[in-house]
Amino acid sequence: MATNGHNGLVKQNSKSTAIVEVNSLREDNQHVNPADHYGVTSDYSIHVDSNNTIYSNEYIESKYMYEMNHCEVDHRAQRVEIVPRKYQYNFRTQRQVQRTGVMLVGWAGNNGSTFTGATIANREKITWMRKEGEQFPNYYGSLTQSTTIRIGSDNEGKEVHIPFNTILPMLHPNDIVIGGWDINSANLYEAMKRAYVFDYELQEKLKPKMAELKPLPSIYYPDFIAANQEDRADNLIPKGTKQQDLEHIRNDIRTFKKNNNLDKVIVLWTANTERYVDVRQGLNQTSDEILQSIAANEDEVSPSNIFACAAILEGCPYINGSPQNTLVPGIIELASKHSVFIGGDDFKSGQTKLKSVLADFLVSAGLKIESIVSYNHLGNNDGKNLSAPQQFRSKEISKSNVVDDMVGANHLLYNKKKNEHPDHVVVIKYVPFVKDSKRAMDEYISSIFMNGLNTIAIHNTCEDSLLASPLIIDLVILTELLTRITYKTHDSEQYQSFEPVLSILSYLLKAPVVPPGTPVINALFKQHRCITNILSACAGIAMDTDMLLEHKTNLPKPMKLQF
Ligand SMILES: NC(=O)c1ccc[n+]([C@@H]2O[C@H](COP(=O)([O-])OP(=O)(O)OC[C@H]3O[C@@H](n4cnc5c(N)ncnc54)[C@H](O)[C@@H]3O)[C@@H](O)[C@H]2O)c1
Ligand SMILES: O=P([O-])([O-])O[C@@H]1[C@@H](O)[C@H](O)[C@@H](O)[C@H](O)[C@@H]1O
Repeated sequence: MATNGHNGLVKQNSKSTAIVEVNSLREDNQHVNPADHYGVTSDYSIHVDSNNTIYSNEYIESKYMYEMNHCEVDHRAQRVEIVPRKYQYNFRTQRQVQRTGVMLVGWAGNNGSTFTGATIANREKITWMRKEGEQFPNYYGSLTQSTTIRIGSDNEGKEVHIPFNTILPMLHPNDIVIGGWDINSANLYEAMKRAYVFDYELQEKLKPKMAELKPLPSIYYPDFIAANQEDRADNLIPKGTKQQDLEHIRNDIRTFKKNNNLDKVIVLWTANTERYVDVRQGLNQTSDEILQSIAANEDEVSPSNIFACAAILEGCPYINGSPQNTLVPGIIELASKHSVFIGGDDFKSGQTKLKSVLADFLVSAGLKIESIVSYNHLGNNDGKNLSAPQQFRSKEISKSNVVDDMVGANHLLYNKKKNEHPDHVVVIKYVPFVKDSKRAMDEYISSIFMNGLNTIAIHNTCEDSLLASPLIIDLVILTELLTRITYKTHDSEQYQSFEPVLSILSYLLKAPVVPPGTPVINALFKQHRCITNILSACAGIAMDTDMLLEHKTNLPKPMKLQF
């Protein structure tokens, strides 16, 4: 009889579906009433009993029929011809999770130190006291660690939800090897202290391990971040040409991978927001141009351009957690040429994440948003950097475009010919006193039935880094997973990887970078369904359509699955 992580007894039924009767102690030693706790835990393996899902030692292979509607729109005749089309996919997922490291650019920042401290606290099961009593580490806010996916219902008609990280083999955050660079020489304990995010006792318990962690020296081109960051820049690689910088960073990546015996290294930018770079012919429009611009020591090549190129040339996925336009066309082409994943931009953590839900709700409900004002102030170093106009502009762009797809999808409310769009204002102020505890205030005014007006006002306070750090976990875990998934279609025998630009990560990012010519989706639950449905298809699980016809019709006996 197997046992799960909760000391419950597991009964394997004929469908090898694990039902757990929990008469167990939770980790915090409180009894759990079995009736209160019905669910599958992360200790369970998920087995799909279908001819379309094949398990071998090396792979999980699944057949999936992708159906989409091709539309022929004739505006003159005012006619839409809908042509349903089917495409058969075979997905193949390597079951062996890779030994993975993440190299953070900006490791000694608030996000970098919070992410690092949280993985150590979870891995070492560090608890700490505060006035409410003993506190236990967790991964709340992480899609992969703290959410579930509904996969169906059991014989009694009860809904069955599985932990997100059981649908396919995934890296565990406790196993991520962490390293990185910073222009500042603070070790991770000092960085954690100045971040003012964790409780004091937790900081002190983390001190032995965090104090040992020191960021690698980095590259600093003053023109790209606020001048107020200059006093931080005391941890720099020797001044040289940009080509030398590129080679230095590439060597750092190789050394980190070798010293930690890693299969995969992901480079993730969580350093300061840079100003936008120019995008122009001869500078960075092609992969040759960006590499030639580096070789020519071109001023307009940014530090984040260098890191992205270094990562790609070392075969490492590169993720941009900040809003600047690092992923210029030349870098996208370079990633494509080297078949290396890239993703960005700008962690979608709080005010914007809520906006991508509220705007979707209002417009989908036929309520016409007329104005959105998003104000926030914060007192961390990110806020200090964003107090400079060019850096703020990078953030203003990423925070402003998030409603475009929802508005664009409803021509009944918004006249496309007049490019009608809600008023949308973004304000960010730097107030040192509040430190990392961002105060966000939003106002949404919508026109409603018979020209009424509806005003929604929101106030939101929390440590910004506690919202962003779980996203770093998910970006690393999902990117590592996606490097293990390939597919072939009915017209080819060759398995291939997903497009290098990982638009599937959009759920985690404010301003999703997408393959050229493809739509940008910001609506949060569309983005969420995109991830869960693709992973369900890879696992051979029918995706949740929310139709629940079994409860609305007389469901016939199931048909034999066939393609
Ligand atoms: N909720 C959030 O915290 C959140 C949400 C979305 C986006 N972001 C973005 O994430 C980034 C980091 O946020 P943070 O709060 O950790 O900021 P932070 O200022 O605390 O950390 C940034 C770190 O980057 C370092 N740095 C700057 N330039 C560098 C370079 N060239 N090489 C290496 N290190 C460099 C700085 O010394 C600093 O330690 C910012 O761009 C921010 O806009 C944060
Ligand atoms: O995701 P979100 O909460 O809208 O965005 C946040 C902004 O509100 C904040 O001002 C900024 O400093 C953070 O970097 C982050 O981008």
